[in-house]
Amino acid sequence: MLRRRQFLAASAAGIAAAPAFVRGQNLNSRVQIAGIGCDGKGWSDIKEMDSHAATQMVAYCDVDLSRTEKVKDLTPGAPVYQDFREMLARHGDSIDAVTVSTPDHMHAFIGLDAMRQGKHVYCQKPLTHNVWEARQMALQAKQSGVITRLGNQIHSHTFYRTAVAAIQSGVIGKVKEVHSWCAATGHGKSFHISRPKTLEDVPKTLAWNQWLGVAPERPYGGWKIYHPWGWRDWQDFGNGALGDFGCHILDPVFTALKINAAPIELTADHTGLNDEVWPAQTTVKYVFPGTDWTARPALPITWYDGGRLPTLRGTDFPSNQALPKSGSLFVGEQASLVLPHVGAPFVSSGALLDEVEGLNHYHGWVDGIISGQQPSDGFDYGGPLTEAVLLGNVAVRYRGETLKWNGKAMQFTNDDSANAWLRRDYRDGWDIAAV
Ligand SMILES: NC(=O)C1=CN([C@@H]2O[C@H](COP(=O)(O)OP(=O)(O)OC[C@H]3O[C@@H](n4cnc5c(N)ncnc54)[C@H](OP(=O)(O)O)[C@@H]3O)[C@@H](O)[C@H]2O)C=CC1
Ligand SMILES: O=C1CO[C@H](CO)[C@@H](O)[C@@H]1O
Repeated sequence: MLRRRQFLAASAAGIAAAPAFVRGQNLNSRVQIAGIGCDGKGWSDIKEMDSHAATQMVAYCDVDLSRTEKVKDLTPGAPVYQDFREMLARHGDSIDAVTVSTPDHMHAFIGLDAMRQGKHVYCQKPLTHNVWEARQMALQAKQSGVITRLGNQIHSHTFYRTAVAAIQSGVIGKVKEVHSWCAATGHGKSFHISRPKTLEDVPKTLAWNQWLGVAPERPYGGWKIYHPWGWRDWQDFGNGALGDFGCHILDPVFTALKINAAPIELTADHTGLNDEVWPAQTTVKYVFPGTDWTARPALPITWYDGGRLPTLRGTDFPSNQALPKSGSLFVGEQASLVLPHVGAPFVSSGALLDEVEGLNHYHGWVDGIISGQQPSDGFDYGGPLTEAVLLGNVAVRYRGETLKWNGKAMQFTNDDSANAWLRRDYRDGWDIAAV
């Protein structure tokens, strides 16, 4: 007799062949989900998945047990672990899918392990902490035949969907260049640029070794220095403002222009980098191969953060046009479009845009698991998007130098030393095997 886990794994393997409604009728129960990372964004991911009529949250994992009270209330009696490996080993048979909402440095370690065990994965953005890991996640998703989705929920928001449809309808003509920016600074979350000198005791509820995971050992710094929240600033755990917002803000650029190739080259400028945190302000000039939606064979996309903004030169917006704090400017052959980060898009010509309805991003993943249809931003999309974002932070280490990139070979071709930054050294016992 097939056990439940084998049944769903077999279903996943047969996804392409099986008509959606037959699989749907044959599902013997609701989609059973485990939440990994239970507070912060994890809590919102878990609540959203729980609110789907065809799901059941069955287990939880968080390295800090003091942050699991909400999930205990949500699903009384569900087992709660501090190590996701133990959770999957003990309850794997009843877990179909997982949400991964931990700090970025652990996304690949957890996501790859879950996919290797046949679990569908919803993973927070950026998909991973380095370029090599993003490539592995996309390869593993394909090999495992599981349904995946990047946690960039604004992808499904009415504003982003409206802008994508408008650009693809030709309202601004073919696109000549794109500028994307974000107000957040590269190291403004922890209030530190070097490791704290005074050390606090690790709270009793926190498994610090598990929190560090793949990253090199260092002492627990104190509340919000690394965990929770502050980790974004630190090179060992996060990727600064570009890593934090790139997958949100560049997502409609990739979707609207159907960018499915890696950048050809990139050049970064910034306000200064030490060995610990990301620069306060960064600009990265990318060049991508053109697509059917671009005016020329190459498309420049420039990223700005920490309060840096593009100019409106070359657009027909008035020079005093206010720009949102974060967003994108698409410069087209006929007009330009500004898409604020979570705001209504507007066009320099004043054309009114047809509103496209928003969708529930989280439920879209669950629906994909049930129907066998991969949602629009699975790891085949989120992997390359994350690679492009994180390449920007490799370029940051070579300020002013134009790095040439061969995406297929996953290699910089004009400066071999830059290739060392594509992946990290993993801590003993926390290695990630290549797919
Ligand atoms: N899509 C969106 O709009 C948003 C996305 N995010 C993304 O969500 C992720 C989490 O960010 P955020 O919630 O702010 O981070 P936090 O540091 O606030 O919370 C992360 C949670 O994961 C737990 N955790 C850490 N490591 C592990 C592990 N190895 N296994 C299980 N649980 C673990 C943390 O426990 P502990 O208390 O010990 O840290 C905490 O409960 C990031 O990738 C971030 O980029 C964040 C905000 C919004
Ligand atoms: O959208 C978001 C809101 O801000 C958070 C903190 O910078 C981000 O991590 C997140 O992705």
